[in-house]
Parts: sequence; structure tokens; C-alpha cells
Amino acid sequence: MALRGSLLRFFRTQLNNACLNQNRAHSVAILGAPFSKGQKRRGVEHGPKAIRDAGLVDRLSNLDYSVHDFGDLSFPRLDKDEHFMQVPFPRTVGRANQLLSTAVNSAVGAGHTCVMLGGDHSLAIGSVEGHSQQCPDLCLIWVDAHADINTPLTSPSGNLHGQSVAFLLKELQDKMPKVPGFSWMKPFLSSSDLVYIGLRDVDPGEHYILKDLGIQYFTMRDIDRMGIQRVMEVTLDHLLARKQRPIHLSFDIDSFDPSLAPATGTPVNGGLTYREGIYIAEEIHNTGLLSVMDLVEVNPVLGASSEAVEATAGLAVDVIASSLGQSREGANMAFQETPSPKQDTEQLRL
Ligand SMILES: NC(=[NH2+])NCCC[C@H](N)C(=O)O
Ligand SMILES: [Mn+2]
Ligand SMILES: [Mn+2]
Repeated sequence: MALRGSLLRFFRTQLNNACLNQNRAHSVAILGAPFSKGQKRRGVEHGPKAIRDAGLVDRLSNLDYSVHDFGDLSFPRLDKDEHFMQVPFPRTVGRANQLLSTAVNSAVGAGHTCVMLGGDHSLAIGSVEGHSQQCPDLCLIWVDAHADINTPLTSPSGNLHGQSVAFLLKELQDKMPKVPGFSWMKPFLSSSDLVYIGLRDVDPGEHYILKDLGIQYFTMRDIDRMGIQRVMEVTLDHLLARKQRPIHLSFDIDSFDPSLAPATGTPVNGGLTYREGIYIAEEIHNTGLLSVMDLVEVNPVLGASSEAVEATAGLAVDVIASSLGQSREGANMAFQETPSPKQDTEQLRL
């Protein structure tokens, strides 16, 4: 019995080590997912380019990562893809997510911390699913103005980017109709493995589900009341107190206030400040457990000016860099000691 227990523990640690960043702390994979069929506004498929143009790769290289930019995935166009109930493009969205899942699965398997650039938020289905193939005990932090937990039966819009979480949760399995295009996956996440931060536009059916499943969430009002420091403390405690496990961060740029992130499809007033957003990212980095992150819903076509687009994409880069260790305290990688003028002149004389 004792031997069996310790063997089990050993294998569990082995499995965890593949996922708990030890070996991959210094290697980041970037995956572009130029995809927009989870919602109806065009332009969000240009998100990956806008974020790269804002200097993502340079910023991560400055952090001393080896950065592997795997470029953009290419998603097939399916000619025949009729609505399912109110849901447009179900097969196209299902297939794109299946491809993304495979890509995330192999990037994590190869030892990278993975950054997925969207694209709309329906892509989190494939991203979290692929991550879970490598790290079945992952937990999910969803930073968003929206809960994205509608089912096809509760959704007011039909859009799949407002339903991603419903596809992931085991507890909603018997509330979900069989959506064509999604037979490759089944739900795997428990509602206790998920925390929301930043909510302020929750549909009635979503609110019912959040309450019914007892999901931990922090609205903007909660952030006003408790402060972002306490919100992060409770979030990380909720997810990690029992055991350390890999984190999937799914970050929707519309969690920020529209004054900071105007170029997005479903902006909602009263969002995160710059400092709150960066603090969330820093705290997640400080756990040492970030394994995959999504940065979604940057839509360069919806910016009123090039400045608006650059501000939104630049903010996305700041969030990604902070999640991967850029620190407001500064870092001293280049210095072993404070350079002294005496040594300098000696060197000059030589
Ligand atoms: N990922 C997003 N921006 N989602 C917005 C969802 C909006 C709304 N709740 C819906 O279901 O359509
Ligand atoms: Mn979202
Ligand atoms: Mn959103």
C-alpha cells in the first residue's frame, strides 16, 4: 500500500514536471491564430499582425527568453457551414479550434511556454483543450469584461466567442447540444478550476450558470471594493492552495477600459485600469506556473485611428511581457556589480 502510494506520487510528480515550467522557463512559443468566425465583426483576424507589429518579439527577447515565433496557423474555409440553431459558422469554428488544439499541445509538449495571439475568444476552446492534453490538472484564469459562458440555448447573439467556457466545463455537459464541428473534443474542466476577473457585462443565462455552478468570479465592482491586490490573492489561493499546478491565462483585451483598448469588438465602459491589468499579469508571472496564455480580441479594423490601434496592440504587448516577467522594479541581468570609474580608466589605459 505504502509503496503503491509513493509510486503514484512519483508518477504524479513526473507528469507535473512536464507542465510546471522548470524546463521551459526560458523558451516561449508564439502562435498566431488569425481567426474571426466566432463573432460577426471583421478585422479581429488581423490581431496577431497588429500585436507583432507593436514589437512583441523584441520585448520578449529583452526578457532573456529564446523566442520561437511559429507564425500564423492557417485555417480552412469551409463552403458549406450552415447555422446550428442561432450559431453561425459552427464547423468552421470547430475545425479552427481543433487545429489550434494540436498546435498548443505540441508547443507545450516541446517545453515552451506558449503565447496564443487571437483572433476572437472562441479560440480559447482549442487553446485550453490542447493545453489540457499535456497538463490535465491545469487551472484557468479568464480576464474579460464578459463571462463567455453562454450555451447555444442561452446566447443572445449566437456568437461562439461568447460561449467558449461552456464547451470546456464538465458541469455543463448535459446542457450543451451537439454543436457540429466539435465532436473531436469533450469537456474536461471543473468549475472550481476557473476564476474570472473583470466582469461587467454578463447575460442573464450566464449569471444563472455562474451562480448555479458556484464559480469564483470578480466583477469590476469587486475590484472597486476589494482592490486588485486582494482579488489576486483570493484568485491564486482558490486555484493553487491545494496544489501547485499549471496556469492557463485567457486574457481578453476588452477587460481593459475602452479608453485604453478601443480597438476591440465588444467594448464595455468601466474596465480595468492599466495598472490593474499589469498587476494581474505580474502576479500570475510571480507564481512561476504560467504555462499557456491567450491574448485575444484585438481588432485593428475597429480602431478610430492608427493611434487607437497602436495603443490597443501596445497594451497587449505590455500584458504579455508582464505575464512573462517584465517587471516594474527593473531587472539587473546585465550587471554583476556597479561599474566603478577606476576600473574603467584602468581598462582604458590597457
Ligand atoms: N469574447 C467576447 N468578447 N465575448 C463577448 C460576448 C458578448 C455576449 N455575452 C454574447 O454572448 O454574445
Ligand atoms: Mn472574451
Ligand atoms: Mn470580452
